Amino acid sequence: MNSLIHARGLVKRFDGFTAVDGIDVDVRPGEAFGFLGPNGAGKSSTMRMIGCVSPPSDGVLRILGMDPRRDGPAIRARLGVCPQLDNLDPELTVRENLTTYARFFGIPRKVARARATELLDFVQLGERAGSRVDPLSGGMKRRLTIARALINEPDLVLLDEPTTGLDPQARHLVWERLFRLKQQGVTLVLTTHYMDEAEQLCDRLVVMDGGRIVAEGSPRELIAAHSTREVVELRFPTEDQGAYADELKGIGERIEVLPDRILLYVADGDDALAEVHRRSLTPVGSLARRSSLEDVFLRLTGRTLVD
Ligand SMILES: Nc1ncnc2c1ncn2[C@@H]1O[C@H](COP(=O)(O)OP(=O)(O)OP(=O)(O)O)[C@@H](O)[C@H]1O
Repeated sequence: MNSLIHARGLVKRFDGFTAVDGIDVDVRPGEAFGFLGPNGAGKSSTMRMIGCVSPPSDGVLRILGMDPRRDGPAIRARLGVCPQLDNLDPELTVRENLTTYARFFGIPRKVARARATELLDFVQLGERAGSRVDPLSGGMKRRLTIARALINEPDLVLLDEPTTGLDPQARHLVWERLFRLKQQGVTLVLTTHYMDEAEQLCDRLVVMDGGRIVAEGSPRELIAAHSTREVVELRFPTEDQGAYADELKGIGERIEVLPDRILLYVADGDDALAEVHRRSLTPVGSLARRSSLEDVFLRLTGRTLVD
């Protein structure tokens, strides 16, 4: 078995409620693997089991070839964990947040100091090394949490919603650093409910909904398997978009009626738009775009990711 994470029939229950409902996962060395799904899908519960902070209720789980029920400390020593909420120490400086954390791993002080300098440069916080954490922006705190997760030179880095709550510029900076880590061969496992994040970062991902995996593959494979090449979005000047669905029949392979727009799944967006106009339909808004993971999610669950 060459997987860094190997799960079969993995289950997490809370007082009779099943948050993770029998999932199978294999994460290979060097890949960036994602859990994509809306709030409540079971992503964090899965990550917490992988991070050895929450024991599985049932099923098989091996992390780095070890059993989290038995080998938690040995596994945690080789993991880097970036939790959903930054839990940095506001009393300490940026640098001290790294060097203090290094003590949990028994890293000698001198080594920890050198690594902290290197990591702060890596996340572009070198100039803030001596400042307190409080005045840092959300994006800086996130980058510091990522640096902290790397202090023990982990084999596997777990990132729970690495860019939730950040503005677009801060998100791109985090993505860029994670991309760099990926290039260095670090195995990344992340959760996200942003389809663009999954598309940008993940080599492979599973789509989760209601505690189950509903699809698995690379972003490209998922789109090829579950959507058309292009999508036309139309917005009509009415409360009920569905009133137009009949008149659009036959354009493309599939129609989805959402509360605020209609989606036509088509091979060629321009051709489809031309046909819409030929039928004398006059949407107030229209655009043709490539299919995305959002479309895959909608197809598989009947809901949008950000419902
Ligand atoms: N400690 C707990 N006790 C009871 N129920 C829980 C607990 N942790 C999670 N749950 C429930 O399990 C389900 C899955 O939650 P989880 O946090 O794993 O989802 P998620 O996909 O990570 O969503 P989010 O993006 O909101 O974190 C939710 O319905 C949640 O309310």
